[in-house]
Amino acid sequence: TGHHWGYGKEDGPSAWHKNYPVAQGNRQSPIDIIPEEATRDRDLGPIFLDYDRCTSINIANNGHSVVVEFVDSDDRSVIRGGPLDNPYRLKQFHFHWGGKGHDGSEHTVGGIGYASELHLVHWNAVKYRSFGDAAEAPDGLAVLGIFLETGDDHRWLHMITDALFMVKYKGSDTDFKGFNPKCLLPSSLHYWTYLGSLTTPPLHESVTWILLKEPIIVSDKQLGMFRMLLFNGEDEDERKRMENNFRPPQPLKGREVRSSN
Ligand SMILES: NS(=O)(=O)c1c2ccccc2cc2ccccc12
Ligand SMILES: [Zn+2]
Repeated sequence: TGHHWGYGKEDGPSAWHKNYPVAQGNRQSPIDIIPEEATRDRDLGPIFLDYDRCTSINIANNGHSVVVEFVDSDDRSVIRGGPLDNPYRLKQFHFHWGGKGHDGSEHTVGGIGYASELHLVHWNAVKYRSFGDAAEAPDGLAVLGIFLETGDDHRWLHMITDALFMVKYKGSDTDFKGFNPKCLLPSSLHYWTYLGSLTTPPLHESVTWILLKEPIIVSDKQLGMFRMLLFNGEDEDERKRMENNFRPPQPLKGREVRSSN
């Protein structure tokens, strides 16, 4: 069902347009952020992350990334403010990363990539009845992007890396309760924002991107744990390490990138 896609030579980002023509659309993500070209917008206020009552459910390997899902049946955990007209409900977060010694972020800053990128996916439940409906609407989704840079161990990331052995194979998942992603935020919530898309098929142009300027620091060892995951299922005979699961930057096509104050 649906079209098979991946990050390999045959099924990777350069081939996605064949089954998903929007891949060549006018608001595709990720992009290269050029800080000196971003517009400082005085009307752009701070973002607020009301995650204190968030309820994580499970952690899963969906064959493209490792995803932590949340209860999104009410407004218990939302992102609001900044460029957003409504609160958007936290639905899941996931990561993108490179191979050993290679960068794996999706967005780049001044042409420079980071080791990894964390995406917190939210949807506009004020205007849309379901996540699926929101995912197809131009103002349906808001993804908070956080860059990961290598250095010292991150004191809380081990909560996630300790669980990765349980979701080694595509299609596996395990309980993951009581995790609050607030522990993965940097000290500053200064951000860039622009209108873009999902960075994976179906590449819907429904995302307001909010990228934090300050990266979080994780160790090479912690990042290496993500590479124990596999793209394939337990029943498949080949074993492809899950790494380099990122789409490269796409054309800006005249879009404005705004900067918080
Ligand atoms: N990289 S991504 O944030 O575009 C993304 C999603 C974005 C919005 C809605 C659902 C998404 C699901 C994803 C699943 C795996 C990887 C990226 C995903
Ligand atoms: Zn993502």
